[in-house]
Amino acid sequence: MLIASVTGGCSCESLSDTTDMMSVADALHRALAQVTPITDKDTVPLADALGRTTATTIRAARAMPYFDNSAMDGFALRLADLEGRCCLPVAGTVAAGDAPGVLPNGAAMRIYTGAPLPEGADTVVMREVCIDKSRKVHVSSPPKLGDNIRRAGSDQAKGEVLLGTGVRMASRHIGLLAANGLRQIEVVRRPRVAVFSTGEEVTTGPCGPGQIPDANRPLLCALLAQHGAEISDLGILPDDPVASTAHFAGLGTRFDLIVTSGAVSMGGKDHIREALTAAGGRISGWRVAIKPGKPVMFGRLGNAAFTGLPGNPFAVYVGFHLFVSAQLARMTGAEPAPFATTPACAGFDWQRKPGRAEVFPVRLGGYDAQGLPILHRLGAGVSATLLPLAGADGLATVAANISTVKHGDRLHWHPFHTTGALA
Ligand SMILES: Nc1nc2c(c(=O)[nH]1)N[C@H]1C(S)=C(S)[C@@H](COP(=O)(O)OP(=O)(O)OC[C@H]3O[C@@H](n4cnc5c(N)ncnc54)[C@H](O)[C@@H]3O)O[C@H]1N2
Ligand code: MOO
Repeated sequence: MLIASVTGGCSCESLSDTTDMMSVADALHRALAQVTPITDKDTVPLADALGRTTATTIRAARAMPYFDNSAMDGFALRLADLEGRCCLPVAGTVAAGDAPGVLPNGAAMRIYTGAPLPEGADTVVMREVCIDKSRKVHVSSPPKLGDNIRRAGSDQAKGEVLLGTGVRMASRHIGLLAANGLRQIEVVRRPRVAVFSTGEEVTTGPCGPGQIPDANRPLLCALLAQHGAEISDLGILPDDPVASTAHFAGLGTRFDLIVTSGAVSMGGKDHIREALTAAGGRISGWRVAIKPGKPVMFGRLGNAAFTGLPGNPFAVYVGFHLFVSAQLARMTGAEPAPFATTPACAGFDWQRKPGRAEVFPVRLGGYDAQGLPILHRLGAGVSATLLPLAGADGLATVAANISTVKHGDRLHWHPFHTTGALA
């Protein structure tokens, strides 16, 4: 049985408490609608460009390779000079870094990989098929014209597009541009993100009775750093709408995104909605048919998008990957990466309550006969713990309408080796 992906699955709900919830796909749409793309640009040295997003089309400053050069260690020669013979005198050696020389008529030159092809040479014979007799070379296997030569401009033409706009710079992009001699690029300004935790029970100091350490801000700051944000850690909001309203005042002009965790559910102290509204913000969406993370809230405050994640740490992690990372991508002009697109199959049986799509930690257990990854479900669906997640190889999803998962059922997963990887 194929289990539809978390964003693409059937959105019918079987429980009354899910009828006023958005589907995950609708929620993503709503989350992205809050975002204003950043138009400011920074010029950065290539060495500082990892994780930044290109703001312009980047073109080759020069044709690549820069000059005709040898792809192998061996001997450069004029193929016609080998006609009727297999031995040529060696007129010298040309190494990488040498200025291009000239090949004398009827001779070969010892050449090393990357060295400029001597003028007049049209073929390079690999060292392995030559007998190097110091002053002459014996070619034991006849080469073809043009063998082992990297021609100038054969890889990239001058002016050719190397990267488009909206590319999140990974190591391979940095290498590509460096090879072309580019030293700095224009990138989109980093998204400025304000982060708050909430709750009287949450503390960064020693825990008194009823208090717990703040897990969500360190978690969110780490996730935001991985996604290239400029982070302002603004501390812990008390369970007091008036105080939180005062904290929110003015943030809408300083930030592109405000992310809070906690105080978005139904409890008497869940005051984020009230505080945001009192600060002049508006809520455009609340409650998503997703487990964990149901009470997530989307809105705006001034020019900033506002995303209120639930307090449970695993709900924060999932909410970040489903919604916040997509918001950051949209802000910087990159295409939001779809979540959990890799096909896999279940290595477990599971009876679950339908109504909300579910995201859960999984461990890779091997591969089935078709090569599909077999996933084992970790944890017991508790959103207050990060322990199963910490030992997981990724997150898998089931759609809202699914009540039974059996061994071999198709799943979609989000392997961590590709999560935010700047490959
Ligand atoms: N009657 C209902 N109660 C709850 C519902 C509901 O629909 N009806 N939803 C539940 C779900 S699902 C979630 S998720 C939570 C989310 O509630 P809040 O977003 O209001 O979050 P809090 O109540 O403030 O906190 C929940 C939980 O997380 C702990 N927490 C909060 N912040 C942090 C932090 N920075 N670091 C570590 N842990 C944190 C907090 O102590 C609570 O245990 O609501 C359910 N309730
Ligand atoms: O959404 Mo909550 O995070 O299920 O506990």
